[in-house]
Amino acid sequence: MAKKIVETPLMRQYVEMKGKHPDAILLFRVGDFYETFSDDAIVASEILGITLTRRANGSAQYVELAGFPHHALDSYLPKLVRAGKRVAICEQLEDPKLTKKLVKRGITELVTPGVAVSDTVLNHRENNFVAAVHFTRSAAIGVAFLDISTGEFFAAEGDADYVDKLINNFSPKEVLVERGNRRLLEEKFSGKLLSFELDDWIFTDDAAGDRLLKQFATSSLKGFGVHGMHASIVAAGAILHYLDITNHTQTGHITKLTRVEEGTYVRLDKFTVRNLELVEPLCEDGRSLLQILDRTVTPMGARLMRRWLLFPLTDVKAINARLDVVEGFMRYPDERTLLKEGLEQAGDMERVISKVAVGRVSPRELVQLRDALRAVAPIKAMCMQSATTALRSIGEQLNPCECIRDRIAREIVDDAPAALNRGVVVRPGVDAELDELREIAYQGKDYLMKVQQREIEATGIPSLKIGYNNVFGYYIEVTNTHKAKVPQEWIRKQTLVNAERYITQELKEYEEKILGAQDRIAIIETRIFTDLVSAVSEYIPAIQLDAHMLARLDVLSAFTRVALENHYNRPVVDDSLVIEFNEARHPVIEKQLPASEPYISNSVSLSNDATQIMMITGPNMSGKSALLRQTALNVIMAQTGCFVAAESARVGLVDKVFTRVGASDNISLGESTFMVEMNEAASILNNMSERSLILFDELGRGTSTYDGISIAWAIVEHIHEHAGMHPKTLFATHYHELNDMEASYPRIANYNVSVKDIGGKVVFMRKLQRGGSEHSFGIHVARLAGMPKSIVERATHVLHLLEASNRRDDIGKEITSPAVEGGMQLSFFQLDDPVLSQIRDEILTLDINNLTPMAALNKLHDIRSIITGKA
Ligand SMILES: Nc1ncnc2c1ncn2[C@@H]1O[C@H](COP(=O)(O)OP(=O)(O)OP(=O)(O)O)[C@@H](O)[C@H]1O
Repeated sequence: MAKKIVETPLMRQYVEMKGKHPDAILLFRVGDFYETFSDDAIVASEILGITLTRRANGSAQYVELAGFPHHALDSYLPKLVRAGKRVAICEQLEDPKLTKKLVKRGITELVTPGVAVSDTVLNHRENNFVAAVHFTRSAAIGVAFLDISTGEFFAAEGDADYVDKLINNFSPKEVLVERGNRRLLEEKFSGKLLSFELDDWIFTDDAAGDRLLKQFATSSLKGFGVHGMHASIVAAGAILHYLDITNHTQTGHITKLTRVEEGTYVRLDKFTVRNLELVEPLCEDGRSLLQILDRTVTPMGARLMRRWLLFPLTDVKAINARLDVVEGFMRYPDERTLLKEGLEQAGDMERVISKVAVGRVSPRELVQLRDALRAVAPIKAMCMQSATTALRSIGEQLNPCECIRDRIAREIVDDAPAALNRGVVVRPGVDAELDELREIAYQGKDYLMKVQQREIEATGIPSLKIGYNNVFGYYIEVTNTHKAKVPQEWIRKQTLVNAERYITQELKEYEEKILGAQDRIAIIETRIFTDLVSAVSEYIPAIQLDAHMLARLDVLSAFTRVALENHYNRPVVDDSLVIEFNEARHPVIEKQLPASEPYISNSVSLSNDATQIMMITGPNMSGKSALLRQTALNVIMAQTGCFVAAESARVGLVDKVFTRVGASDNISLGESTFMVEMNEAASILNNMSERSLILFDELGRGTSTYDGISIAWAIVEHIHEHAGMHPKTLFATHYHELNDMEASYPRIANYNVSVKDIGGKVVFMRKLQRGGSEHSFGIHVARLAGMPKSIVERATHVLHLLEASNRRDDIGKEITSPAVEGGMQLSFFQLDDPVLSQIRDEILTLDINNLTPMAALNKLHDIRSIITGKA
């Protein structure tokens, strides 16, 4: 049971290191292993699947231990970080061979889920953000996001709803909050957030402001558009403090803070992002819109496309600038080819330049940067010649940085290794001393061969060999057969089973010269490389801008590729209040259907003044949801700057897309479907505006029919009538009663997605047509689906009874605006049927607590008699 760590000098050192980061799992380097102890060992062994052992610690005490070989760090570290753990790496700071005392150790890196720069931890097609949230006394909440692997840094402030939306879109891997606020964070924001608390002094105006000014070396934050936004400045400052705490001190690539302004982007709440499967599919075998559109060739392009889809624009000019570029690329296939080749060569320039800043760039990556910069010049030239203004503007911002590009090319070999001192890095001709030393080191092999040949001849030992080991350097090995022929002056160093090893004076002298040369070579290569890296650092802002421009071009050319392949067309995007899609398709479903079953296109026309609300009825599986989603997806695509899956389209700017689509998957979180549905609907009604697009799919499904109809009716009425906003709405429903609304509300129009009975088989026509649909299509479909005849007949009978007793057809006439008046039936047990009320009475008078099983069976028998008596 004991957890006290053993008191040896090594373990005392461990305890000291662990004390520096008690929240992190400490990987403690001991020789060739990283060891974890105590609770860390228990956690690590579980996550990594490595053996947990126990080391005795005095009488009746032990400490848990789990470790892995040091070379396995690259595969084990990401597993710990992805499991949400913070990991401190404690290295040996001196060579154990050179000291007799306890080896000096220190923490060289703290990797946390939100602050990672290592390729093994990062997903290269997604950003890796750390966030900070600052709660204030007012309603304003500050939030900031930083991806240290790219240098992108954002800040915003707003109400809890807005911040929740941003957190959902940026999906930070870690969220920082002031000590004591973790609970508040969990209460305000849903979803699983991995949080970490920081000291309260960090979350103050002064501390944060100073830290930001220091980072950007400016005297004010005015230039970043966050001046006066205290809450977001505090959040951004907290992130920079966190970098200090986690030993990330080289941050020259974090050069600006970008404000995320509400209103600049379409508001997509998290239900919408999830339900429309914008970036993640809802189920494993599904596909997201991002997966369909993402034909980018660089990781930075892939990351940007994801962000663009989550933040569609609300500025007509900016949207059209993107669409212009796509249209331009459509017309000029040569431009596209040149661009694709250039982008492939550019690779992940954004993360490479960040590595330069944090001091982790490898020689091989510098060569990659050289190639990326080589790609910039022809792309720039192409953009500058373009007829598209937006493309010329990108061209103007591209900078091939010839000077540093050529210097890398001059100094570093083409096939540079992945680490310094693991092979030749610097080209010949760069440093005279280096060239000379290499001469000595490389000629060594020839020299040794000559010595070996000479000694074979001198001694007459044909099998004599010269070898090298770390313990006593160069030696001559002689098999036991020839032992007698060994000259006297050779010094015996080692006896093997079949041979002896000797050293000679000549070999010793030679060895010193060679090893000296190799050490010097390593020193000179390191110096030249380090100088070069610091020269490249001067170009960080320029190269970051290049990376960003190339990422834009990558996304826009990917949009072009999908548009050509999938026959998308350019939408007209304007300031009107109209949404029109002519022969539109669902961009994801159409890719999933077999070739024999083409997607049926449909046209949709909505406007605030004419058809504001489309009331769409049709049986299950007829394609109502698909129609709703495709409309929203095409609007989002249009405002992202992508062509749309339609013959033609007009999109009057949309500021918010709301969806209440399908049964929610929140049931697993313990909330009832109906509660979730009502929460989502309430949020829509509270936030809609005249430019909103609202999708309601089977609203009210989670409650009884009459509840459902009443609520749906009242909500549609509210959307139609409220405050003259007239937000455009698609309302898919099974309740044909709602078709009655068309007669009383001028901007509601009935549509249906029809099915046909062809030779006794249900055929889904998938075509949207004007008008409401048949009452009993559910039963109709049940019959076509092969349901037993008796059940279909019974269902028809029950339906007639219900209709007769409740005159559901008259609902429209009975209800007077506003809202539902009394008199609507609420549940099965309130129906007037005398049989049902008798059953109800039987059940309600039961004393369940004192009911024996036998009595219960008897009661059941009685109830059955009531029913059969009636039948
Ligand atoms: N226009 C279309 N062309 C071809 N196939 C379609 C079309 N619309 C829908 N589908 C196919 O029909 C399936 C069901 O469509 P959808 O989920 O939209 O029906 P629904 O009417 O909303 O049904 P439910 O009421 O059960 O939710 C889709 O998964 C898709 O495969």
